[in-house]
Amino acid sequence: MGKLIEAIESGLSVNGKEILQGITIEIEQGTTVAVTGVNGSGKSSLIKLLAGISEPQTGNIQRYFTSYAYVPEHFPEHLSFTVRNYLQLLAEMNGSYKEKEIDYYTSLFGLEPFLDTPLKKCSKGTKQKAGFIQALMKKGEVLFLDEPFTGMDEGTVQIAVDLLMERKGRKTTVFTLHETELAYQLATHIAVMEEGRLVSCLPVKQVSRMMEITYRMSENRWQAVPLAEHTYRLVVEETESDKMIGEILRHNGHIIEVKGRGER
Ligand SMILES: Nc1ncnc2c1ncn2[C@@H]1O[C@H](COP(=O)(O)OP(=O)(O)OP(=O)(O)O)[C@@H](O)[C@H]1O
Repeated sequence: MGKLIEAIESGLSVNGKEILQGITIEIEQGTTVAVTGVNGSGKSSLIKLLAGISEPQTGNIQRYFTSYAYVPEHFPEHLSFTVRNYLQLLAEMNGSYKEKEIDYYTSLFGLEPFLDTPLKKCSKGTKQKAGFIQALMKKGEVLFLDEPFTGMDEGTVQIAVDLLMERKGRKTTVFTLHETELAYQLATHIAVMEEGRLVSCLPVKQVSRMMEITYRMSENRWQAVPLAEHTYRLVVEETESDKMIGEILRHNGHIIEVKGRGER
């Protein structure tokens, strides 16, 4: 297994606003990274940075892959192509046109009734399925998915989950997801974004042993993540958490919350 992406202290600003700060991450071939975090924490921006859709203004990033597929959170509006033409065109562009493969995926996702419907007239879920299928058919070295299950009904989510489970541990995938439980099922690594910073990116097994300590203190002694004025968060191994809490109290800090990393 080799490194496919390496970002060092990468930062990105748009119109003078810092969107990503100090992003340092390594993504190994064959890993599945779930990027989690609250709305606006920078998950989509991180995916675009990793894919090369945007470039950092500070720090640097090396991408060692030659091809990728990307599914945005929102499928482009106003596309006049029919579902069939869209899938055929993209498959042809990738040099991997296989009618049977299109048939297989459209049947799996129940898209047959909509094959001749222009995308702009399709529901959000139908468009999402078409985006998902074209990305799978592309067979890029890395698959980037931004909230892949947006707009999908329960049955469709299960089909998409099964397809992603087949890739797990074999084909490199990076996706954003709100549902923490699903992220833990699908991913080998969990990345956590907070206010444009990557707080951690750890193997799932390790994350379940990590504790988050949120506390108030007059100064930031341990390079904790600042949440608000005098309010910080530290992520430590479960075995270290009592010792850390002791340190915080010794420095006149106040504990606000202590919880397991996987708890939401
Ligand atoms: N092109 C842009 N211009 C200005 N601000 C932007 C742009 N793209 C992102 N932002 C801002 O950067 C921050 C992070 O946005 P981003 O979409 O990456 O977050 P997110 O975690 O994916 O959010 P969500 O869960 O709502 O999809 C937000 O405050 C957003 O408003």
